[in-house]
Amino acid sequence: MSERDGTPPERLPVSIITGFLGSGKTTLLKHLLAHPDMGETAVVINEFGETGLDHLLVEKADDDTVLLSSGCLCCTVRGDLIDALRRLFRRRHKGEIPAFRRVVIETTGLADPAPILHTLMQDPVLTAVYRLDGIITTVDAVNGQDQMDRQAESVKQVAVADRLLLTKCDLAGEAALQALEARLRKINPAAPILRVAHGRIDPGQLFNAGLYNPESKSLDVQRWLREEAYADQRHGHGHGHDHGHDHGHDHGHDHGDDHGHDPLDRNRHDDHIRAFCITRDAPIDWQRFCNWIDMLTATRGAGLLRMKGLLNVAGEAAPVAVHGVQHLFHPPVVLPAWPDGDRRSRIVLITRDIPAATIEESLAAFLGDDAAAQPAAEARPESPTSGVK
Ligand SMILES: Nc1nc2c(ncn2[C@@H]2O[C@H](COP(=O)(O)OP(=O)(O)OP(=O)(O)O)[C@@H](O)[C@H]2O)c(=O)[nH]1
Repeated sequence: MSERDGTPPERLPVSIITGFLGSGKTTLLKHLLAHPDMGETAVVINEFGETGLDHLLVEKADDDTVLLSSGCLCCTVRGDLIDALRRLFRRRHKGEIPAFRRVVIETTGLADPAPILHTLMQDPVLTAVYRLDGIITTVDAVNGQDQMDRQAESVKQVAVADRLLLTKCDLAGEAALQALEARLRKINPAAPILRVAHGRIDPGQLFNAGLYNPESKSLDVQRWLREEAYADQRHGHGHGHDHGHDHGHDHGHDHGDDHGHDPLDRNRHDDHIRAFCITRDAPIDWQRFCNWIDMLTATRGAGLLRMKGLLNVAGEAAPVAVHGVQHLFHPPVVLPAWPDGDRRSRIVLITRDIPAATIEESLAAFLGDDAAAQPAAEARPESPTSGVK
């Protein structure tokens, strides 16, 4: 069976836990690994040194892999993540380690999650056996504002998240929590924000964020795309709630609004981030779309933090899901059917230093909305099933 008929192959879901230094990733992981639903999980800790999980360990499976009391596997990667993930799968296949059904990767606090996503999307062996479920980003309720003011990486971690976890909520007041949530919502309108103290959260709230929904055993595009969140964001602008993420042009200044945060620091890094949704009523020519993606990834790849799309491709009866991170795109997935009567193509984007207007104008030019500006067509895959780069 294949994703074409709506029954995705049994690839193992991979979730990435990222978040700034000290924001509570290990605390979260400790709590999660003690949960009965997490028993068939392999945890990969992508850093040097102490993991902080030692007290949970009961058995050493080999030099780098340990079995936790909950039945989870845990390995610390000192070298290549690709090798570690390949090795885990090979040993699972041979029966040398328990047949885990999920992988969780904890990154170091300073990590940019993009290279890990690239690893998962690019390596042919890994893409055959694993699929990205989602990115969980922890944000410290006490220090998060300051970290985002100072560190562009922490804003990027928020921008690419599928789930945002507000940690240390026991230490922050309601007003501070709401101010932080408002800021996170502007950077990343679609990711649900979950409040947590001491890592206590039901794993069900964090996992299964991908296109494939294991509960319904089907592809769940609405839950995955969440385009309505971007519509709310657009609506919010002009009513005093939203500043600077949906304009299609650069402001380069700060509005110094609400919540009592220092107006000089606030949004310095956030102002580089745009979150928006582009729609098209008419069916899209697949080759032209691929040419556009090629151009965009080649020229602006670094700023394309995340892109998800549901496309009405000319000649295809069913919609096509596309997903990209910076200069890499997943192979497109032809879905079994349209989820409802809305047949528009919808592309949601989170960009850094790329205004929405730049993206919209280039898409219009490549799709031939403006015939005069249309670039010459190159030889590209005939249909989505023959693959995007
Ligand atoms: N009060 C309180 N303390 C917390 C909470 N979550 C984490 N901490 C504490 O914050 C500190 C950092 O937490 P960690 O879980 O180690 O954070 P981390 O993100 O794994 O840190 P790095 O690996 O250094 O990036 C520890 O002392 C935790 O005990 C929480 O919800 N409430």
